[in-house]
This record gives sequence, structure tokens and C-alpha cells, in this order.
Amino acid sequence: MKPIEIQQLKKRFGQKSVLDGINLTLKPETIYALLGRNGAGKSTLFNIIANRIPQTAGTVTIEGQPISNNDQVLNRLYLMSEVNLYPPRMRVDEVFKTTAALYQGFDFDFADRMVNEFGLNTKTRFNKLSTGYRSILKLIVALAVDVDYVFLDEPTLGLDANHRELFYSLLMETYAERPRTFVISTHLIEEIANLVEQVLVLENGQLTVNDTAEHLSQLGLAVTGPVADVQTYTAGLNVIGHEALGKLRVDYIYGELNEQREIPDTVSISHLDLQKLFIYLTSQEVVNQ
Ligand SMILES: Nc1ncnc2c1ncn2[C@@H]1O[C@H](COP(=O)(O)OP(=O)(O)OP(=O)(O)O)[C@@H](O)[C@H]1O
Repeated sequence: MKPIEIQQLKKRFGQKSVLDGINLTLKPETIYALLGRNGAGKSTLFNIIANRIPQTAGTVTIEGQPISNNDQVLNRLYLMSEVNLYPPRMRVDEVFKTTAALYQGFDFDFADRMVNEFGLNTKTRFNKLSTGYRSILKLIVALAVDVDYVFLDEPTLGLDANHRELFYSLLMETYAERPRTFVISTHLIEEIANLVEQVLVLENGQLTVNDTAEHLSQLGLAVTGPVADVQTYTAGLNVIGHEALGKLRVDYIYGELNEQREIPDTVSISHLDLQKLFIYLTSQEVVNQ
């Protein structure tokens, strides 16, 4: 499968601009996190890629061919979202059969495994499933369809902590067996930090971060120490936030340190976790020293 190329993608709802010129290449066999505050446009981006809604401008292509209205290409990608695609009275086993008729190569063995691991009753009708089990059913379908790009919009909505763990481990298992691209939109960043290779951040209609998780974790640093020492040390660096801890201060840095500048003995430097880095990268306030 070739990469999905997104160029100058724009989406307006009436007067409101939601996506304002997104340029992005989604590579095959890669796990992405798509992050962004509420209303940043994550679902909108997914819906355009999966041809559920039209864009206002720009293109989404594979090998130069637009994805929209290209059934052959659309069959190679799957979007799991909060939208319920199934008739309310359809049973779980019927959902699998219907999906298998639409998507070739539905992995019934893996679906059965997931059904057993999650304790889902396949005779239950969709409208009788709890919120969590509706998500579980959709996740089973998303992991069992044989496609090259899987978009998961808030996949663990309503799942308890044990089921979230189980889902992540099954995701990694299927990814190892049959590598394909997963793009996961979530607010529970720390939970997926270990499985994600590439991080995308949407903010104010733009893609503000497109970097490897590894590189990001090197760029996010916390500088802790007495107020004056910290401020002197971080002057001129890219400070994205700070916190006061009594007489101590923590400055959060995104970017390289100044190698010419000696780190004072009173100051310690540690890596920021992805969740915290994201919070500061997408906070509305402009932080000045
Ligand atoms: N059909 C629509 N009509 C009008 N406005 C819409 C429509 N769909 C989305 N929007 C608006 O577009 C913006 C982006 O919404 P979207 O659902 O894509 O954000 P999101 O990043 O997925 O948010 P969340 O994290 O809260 O799920 C929001 O301001 C939303 O109100």
C-alpha cells in the first residue's frame, strides 16, 4: 500500500474554519496518535479521509488518485468512530457477517478471540449493548477488517481500565502479525504513548506537530530548581509553560537546550511525559518568562 497524501486540506462549516491547510503524508505500517483539544478538528479530518464528508478545498490522494469516490481505495481503509453504523436490532454475529460481506478478508478467528477475551455475547442486539460494549464491538470490527489504514476516533470511549489495557495489547498483537497503519485519536495520551511511533497535533486548524514519539520525548524537558536559577538558565529557550512549587520553579521546555550554557548545580533536568508535553503545547495562553 502506498502513502496517503493530504495537501492543503481545508474545511469550513459555514463561517467557521476548522481545518486551514493541512499537509500530511500518512505512511504505511505506522502507528500514529492524532492529538488535539476538544473541537480541534480530529473527527473532521478522519471523516474527510474516509469520504464521509466533503472537504472545502485541498486533496486526499493515494498514488495521485483522489480517495473520494474511489471504492477500490476506500475499501482499503476503515474508520471507527462514535457514529453507529448498524441497525439497532442487528445482532453482534450479524454485524460481523455484514462487515465481512463489505470488506474482503474479515478475520473471523481474530474477531472470535476478541469476543472471548472481552466477554461479548454475539447473540446480543446492538441496541441492547452497553456504551462500553458498543465500543468493544466496533473495535473488534476495526481490528478484524483486512485493510491497510485503520482510523480509530476515540477508540476506548466507555471502556474500563482493564478493557483498555486488553484492547491495546490486542492492537499490538495484530499489528505485529499484520502490520498496517493505525491513526488513533485520543485524549488518553499516556495510555498509548508506548505504542505510538508518530505523533500529530492539530491546533487552530493547522498541524502543529508531526514528529516521532521518540524525538518528541527528547525535546520535552522539565527544568527544576530555585526560581532565579531556573529563569537564568532557561532565558532564551523555548519555554512552553511553568509551575511554581513553593520556592522552586519548573520551566517546561520544548526544543534544544543551549549547549554553551552550563547547567547550575541547583538545577535538575528531566524528560516530560507525552501527556504533559501535549497539555503545554496546546495550551491557549502564551507563556512569557
Ligand atoms: N456537521 C457540522 N456542522 C457544523 N460544525 C461542525 C460539524 N462537525 C463539526 N463541527 C465543528 O467543527 C469543529 C471540530 O469538530 P471535531 O468534531 O472535528 O473536533 P474534534 O477534534 O474531533 O473534537 P473532540 O476531541 O471534542 O471530539 C468543532 O467546532 C465542531 O463544532
